[in-house]
Amino acid sequence: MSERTTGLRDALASFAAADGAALLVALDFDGVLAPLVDDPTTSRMTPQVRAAVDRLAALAGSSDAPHLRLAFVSGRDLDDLVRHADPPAGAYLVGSHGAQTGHATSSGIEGVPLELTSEQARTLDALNAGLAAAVAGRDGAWVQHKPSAAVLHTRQAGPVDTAAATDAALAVAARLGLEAMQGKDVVEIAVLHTSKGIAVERLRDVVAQDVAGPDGSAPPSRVLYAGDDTTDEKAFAVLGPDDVSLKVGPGETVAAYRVDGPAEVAATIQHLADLVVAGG
Ligand SMILES: O=P(O)(O)OC[C@H]1O[C@H](O[C@H]2O[C@H](CO)[C@@H](O)[C@H](O)[C@H]2O)[C@H](O)[C@@H](O)[C@@H]1O
Repeated sequence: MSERTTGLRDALASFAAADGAALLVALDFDGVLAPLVDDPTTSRMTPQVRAAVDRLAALAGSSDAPHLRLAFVSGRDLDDLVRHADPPAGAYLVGSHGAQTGHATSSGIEGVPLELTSEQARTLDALNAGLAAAVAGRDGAWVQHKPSAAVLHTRQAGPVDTAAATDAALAVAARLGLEAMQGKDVVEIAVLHTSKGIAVERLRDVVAQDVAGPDGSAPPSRVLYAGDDTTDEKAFAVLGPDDVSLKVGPGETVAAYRVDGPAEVAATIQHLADLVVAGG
């Protein structure tokens, strides 16, 4: 970590203090653990990130860090996230920006089934049809399908096709009365109301209950959240003064700290693991 991240070091030291608080480290996937690429099916954590994440996961819940838990919070749907992140046992999982939840265990993934009402299913069909029309004839623009959403991807499209497909996608969302989330070269439209902020608030409660004492009383909690995209701003916004919000890469943010990319995320996680082992 560089001189520039001195404030972050202090924040990590306070975060890791061994004072009995529940500690949640919640990490976004694309752009944070895995560098951005043109084809989302080829995304992988870098070897440095993989090593750092696996080290933190091994510490979580161990005698060195009984109150620490790890979570992946992604816009990817749960199956897609599991395929690409290969989450270590013990990790909490959030997919589809909060619409899906799960838990990685030593015997596999326990996912909470996502069920749409028949009206939501009909809306999803209409959304898929509308986005198919939005990309028709637009070079490099394509649609990704999720259980409760559809995503327009324009990373490989030129500026004219990007603008036309984006306008068309936003018009589809407006016609169907759905909210559109604009991320990095994507427009995501979901038939359920969800956000990473809601997901992180839920996870905070789950983790506090998970590390509750024998009398069942949940301890205070602290959350470290790292994200790179506009959709992560909703998660940063629900964090408080004892939490750590970490923006990865350029762009406006409400996060308190910033690092450049996955290599610095790996260094941050390794530093946090050192602090946890040292007892805060
Ligand atoms: O919340 P995340 O884990 O960051 O997921 C957000 C979206 O990530 C993926 O798209 C982004 O990464 C792609 C691969 O690097 C890139 O091609 C695309 O331009 C990025 O927006 C994923 O495909 C989406 O479904 C996620 O919602």
